[in-house]
Amino acid sequence: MKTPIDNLKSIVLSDKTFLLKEYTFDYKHPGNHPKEEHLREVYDHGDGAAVLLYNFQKNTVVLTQQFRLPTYLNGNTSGMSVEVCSGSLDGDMPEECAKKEVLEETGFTIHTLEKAFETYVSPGVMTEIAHLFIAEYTDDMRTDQGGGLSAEQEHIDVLEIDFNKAFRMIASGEIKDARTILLLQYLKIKDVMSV
Ligand SMILES: Nc1nc2c(ncn2[C@@H]2O[C@H](COP(=O)(O)OP(=O)(O)O[C@H]3O[C@H](CO)[C@@H](O)[C@H](O)[C@@H]3O)[C@@H](O)[C@H]2O)c(=O)[nH]1
Ligand SMILES: [Mg+2]
Repeated sequence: MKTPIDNLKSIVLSDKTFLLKEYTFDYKHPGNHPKEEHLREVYDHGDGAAVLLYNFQKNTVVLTQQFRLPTYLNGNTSGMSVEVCSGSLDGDMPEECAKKEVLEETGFTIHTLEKAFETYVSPGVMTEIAHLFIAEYTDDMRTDQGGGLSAEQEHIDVLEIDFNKAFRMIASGEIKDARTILLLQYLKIKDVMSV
């Protein structure tokens, strides 16, 4: 399909840690519409990887809980967010990043990952693609405490919970992270866990 835009220009609004730019472009909708000038702010936070750990014998999943300021600023009174393990790629391949983050955040050393899918996390605002995986874990794969890197001020609680309970936490609103909801539903559709 032909790109419907031209004359794309940008200015940097902030490049402190990540990149926030303002773009202008001419947009031509297919059909007999005149060209329009559009203006959009786009946040480039890099791409990320996220992993749902599951054990089908115990019927459990491993999730993380941490303080997430943006959620606190928008309706989450405690600011604590229950999520799949995740991290920014920081130049790594998605699989490599996924394994590294699982070890840092949960203490599990995993070798095999299954790619579920990729998703634009917020396509109107951010460039970020999240690479989503599931991975089977067993107790003997726990080689470390997890909890995140103290050098990065990560304070992460590791939660091992029953799959059914995790599912109920979506309905109750205790889980609101989109990647986490997607991966729990993916696992349910695969029918490896009992519900
Ligand atoms: N200085 C600074 N550091 C930051 C900032 N944001 C994050 N960090 C650093 O990055 C660390 C977190 O690293 P990761 O585990 O790699 O990322 P994440 O915060 O879990 O993010 C994941 O989930 C996000 C969605 O909520 C995704 O956007 C991201 O790509 C990744 O998958 C934080 O502890 C902190 O040190 C920021 O605005 N400023
Ligand atoms: Mg993380």
